[in-house]
Amino acid sequence: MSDKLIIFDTTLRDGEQSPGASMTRDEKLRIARQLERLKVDVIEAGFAASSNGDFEAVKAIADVIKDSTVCSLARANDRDISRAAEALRGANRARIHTFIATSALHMEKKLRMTPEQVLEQARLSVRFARNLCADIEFSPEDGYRSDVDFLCRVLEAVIDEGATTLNIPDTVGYAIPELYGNFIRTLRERIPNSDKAIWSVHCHNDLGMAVANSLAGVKIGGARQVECTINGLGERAGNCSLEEVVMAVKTRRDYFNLDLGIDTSQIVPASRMVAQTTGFVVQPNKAVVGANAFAHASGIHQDGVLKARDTYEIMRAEDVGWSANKIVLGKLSGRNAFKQRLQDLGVELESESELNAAFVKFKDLADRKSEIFDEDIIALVGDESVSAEVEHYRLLSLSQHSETGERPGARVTFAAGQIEHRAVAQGNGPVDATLKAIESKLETGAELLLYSVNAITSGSTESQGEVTVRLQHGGRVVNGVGADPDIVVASAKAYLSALNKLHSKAERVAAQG
Ligand SMILES: CC(=O)SCCNC(=O)CCNC(=O)[C@H](O)C(C)(C)COP(=O)(O)OP(=O)(O)OC[C@H]1O[C@@H](n2cnc3c(N)ncnc32)[C@H](O)[C@@H]1OP(=O)(O)O
Ligand SMILES: CC(C)C(=O)C(=O)O
Repeated sequence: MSDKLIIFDTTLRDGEQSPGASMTRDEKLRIARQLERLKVDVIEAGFAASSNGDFEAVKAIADVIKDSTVCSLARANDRDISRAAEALRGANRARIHTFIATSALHMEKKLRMTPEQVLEQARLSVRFARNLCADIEFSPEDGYRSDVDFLCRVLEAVIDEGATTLNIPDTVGYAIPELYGNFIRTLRERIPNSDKAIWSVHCHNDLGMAVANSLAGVKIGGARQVECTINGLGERAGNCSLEEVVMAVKTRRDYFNLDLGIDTSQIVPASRMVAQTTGFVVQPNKAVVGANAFAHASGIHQDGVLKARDTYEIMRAEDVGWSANKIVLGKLSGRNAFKQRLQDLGVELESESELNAAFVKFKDLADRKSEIFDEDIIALVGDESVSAEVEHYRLLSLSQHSETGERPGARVTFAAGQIEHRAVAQGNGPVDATLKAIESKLETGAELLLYSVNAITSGSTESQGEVTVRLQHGGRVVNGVGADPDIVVASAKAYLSALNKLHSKAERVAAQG
């Protein structure tokens, strides 16, 4: 017999506690609608008492979300709890989540309260909240580092006051899976009225174990709610990631034997929305939602996946919202993947020896070019030279001017194939002016998703600057990298390198007239 695992999403509350991830009311509302499409059971919409803006965000979400329960966090005091109740008034299903720290460290140093005072405040707050809302979650903050006897007294008391969910946070990500699982089990076994509440886990990722700890809390401890965030966003190193925990439980149903209400095909759209809204880009090798999570670049894997995809895939890309898995052709690819791509492109070669000859040319090109486009392959089998096209856009010279009180300007000369462009523009800064100058000639309309600068040598001011830009155009996202001691020059190189990747054969032909 299986039972249900409740997915409590806290992207809009703990996720927003990531430095730099603050969201407006409308952004939160948009994400909440996506979380509802994802069918999460509970959406923690914010901390209503923290600001008027967050109060309005929680209220707006409570007013429109119908299927998921909408929750607000509140400290264990009447003011915070009343504010949460007020914001949640319009909700179809509302939950107040109140918390107070129970570890000796937090009680003494932060709250400056005795354990008996904390126990009393927890009890009174849950009683107060329960009079305003039927669904009450209580969290002993820093619960995992709390004295177990004291924690049992607090939890028993709040259950008696009507708490319906008990959430045991590993607030600072200190737990180890087996120990955390046993900790939850001990609490459940020792508290006489423990079965009156649903047990929940809330793990932080300071040691990279948030997902593992949460799953141990479920498997060993018997928790039936997991608190998590899209892309693992959250305070410091983040929270347990929703996509990982959900796909672990779904993929290993043989082990967990739990039902989920989640529509997993909405995972990738949710991940993209959160990344775009917060500007926290998902690393390519991130499980489930990273760009490479279902991409195969090496010949032996590609061959296996083409013969039977489960040789190297434990989940289907389509099941989490990708359109398909990917075979990325490059220098590590083999003959079978190359042959399959030719077939997909409708290219028919007459003989095995023709295929072999094309494959040799392909490998040679792949050694010189990191990404091989379909147009490159078509050119290659058509015996066209593609090597000259590898660097279609090239920076020839650059000068820029910036002076206090004046609008910076840049003069850029660059080649697009055989054509030399001279472009001049002004911008908010010298980099902005440079990129605007290039765009003034090319008018690609590519959207700049990311711009970052790193020092790649000693870290002193004499270092080489390495600039990365990420562009999006026509459904493709590409990175360009450029290095130079002058970061404006590095920026121009990075931008042109990204444009080279976006540049398709059709555009090349058009540009060459
Ligand atoms: C582990 C977690 O993630 S907990 C959630 C963390 N999230 C946030 O803090 C985001 C929202 N927070 C805020 O906007 C503000 O901190 C507010 C509005 C809640 C409080 O602001 P302020 O009144 O200015 O207090 P400030 O933040 O400086 O200090 C926190 C106060 O709350 C007390 N406090 C902390 N936790 C609790 C609690 N669970 N229950 C009751 N009181 C608490 C602290 O002891 C401190 O009290 P003091 O002012 O008497 O020393
Ligand atoms: C408020 C609680 C659940 C929390 O976020 C934590 O302890 O990390």
